[in-house]
Amino acid sequence: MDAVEMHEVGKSFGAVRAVDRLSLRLAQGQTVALLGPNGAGKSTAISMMLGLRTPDTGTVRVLGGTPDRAVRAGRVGAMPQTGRLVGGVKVRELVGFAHRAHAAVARGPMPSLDELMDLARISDLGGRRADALSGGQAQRVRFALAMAGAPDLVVLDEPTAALDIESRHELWAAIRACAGRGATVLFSTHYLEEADAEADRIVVVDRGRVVADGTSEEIKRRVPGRTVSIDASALRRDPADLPGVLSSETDGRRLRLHTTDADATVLALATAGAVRDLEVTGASLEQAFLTLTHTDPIKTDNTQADHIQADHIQAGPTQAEEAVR
Ligand SMILES: Nc1ncnc2c1ncn2[C@@H]1O[C@H](COP(=O)(O)OP(=O)(O)OP(=O)(O)O)[C@@H](O)[C@H]1O
Repeated sequence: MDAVEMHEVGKSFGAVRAVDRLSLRLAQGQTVALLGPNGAGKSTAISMMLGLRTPDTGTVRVLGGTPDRAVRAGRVGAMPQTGRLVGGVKVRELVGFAHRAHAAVARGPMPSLDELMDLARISDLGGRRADALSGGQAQRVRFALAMAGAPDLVVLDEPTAALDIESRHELWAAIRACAGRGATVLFSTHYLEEADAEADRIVVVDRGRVVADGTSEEIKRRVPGRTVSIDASALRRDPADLPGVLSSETDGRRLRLHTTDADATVLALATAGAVRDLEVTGASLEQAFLTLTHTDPIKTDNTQADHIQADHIQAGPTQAEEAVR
């Protein structure tokens, strides 16, 4: 049984086709990154996975049943991008409340409260006020709330947005630990390097459809061409005249040539005596992303932002957060 199975799902808002015959299967235990430009339909797809919206067409199954059933059974944990933690309670009280609420209806083994706090790396925050935490600490508490019912599927909307590097690492350690227990993790991110490093699989969505789906390496291979770079001072002729070269850019002392035929380009460079500090690389995930979502990477200079734009998935409060309210 798949964790998520979306088949030919469509959803429109008036004239806007937000999700367009989108099919997607997430096997249990996978960690999957969902990438896509603004308005690609990620939030809408996720909201249907969480049972917050109903598709116009197609079917969505989560853990073998309807999304609603899976969510009500506490088998889905969601961490929305926004939402503050409730005030006036200590972290351990808040997470303990969520943990008890889930334990009361749990059908399978649950981690103890201590284990949950440990998993989310918040054991040292138990006595702190939940509404007076740093961004990274608050995210880990929210992650603990999403994990309180030991869900089989965890949906994280930009879990590390606006966190500093250390907090990101801490949160990823917690997410990895939860994936290590067998949960399926779906996360959206605007940090492509995060998708590259953390996901078993990357799904790129554009205009409501899946445009690429595979490992990071597979997605990079979808983009033809190579980048040949050399020491910029080595070449004394116009790079545009070299065979295969589509475009070039200079970044400090490096000259980067985007080519459809790396062999011919390198050969011509060698003939011109310009092979100095040579490097040949394939597409980066960023180039692949930009190509797959119809932004020409060749025209993208190297100052292009490291990340794509943010999702704004409003998955709503987790059951635990709602219960605490
Ligand atoms: N409630 C709504 N009413 C009208 N249009 C909507 C609504 N929700 C989404 N849309 C539209 O549907 C399309 C897909 O939006 P969605 O939020 O799913 O994309 P996204 O990939 O999550 O984008 P972003 O990264 O900007 O959050 C967009 O054109 C958006 O404007």
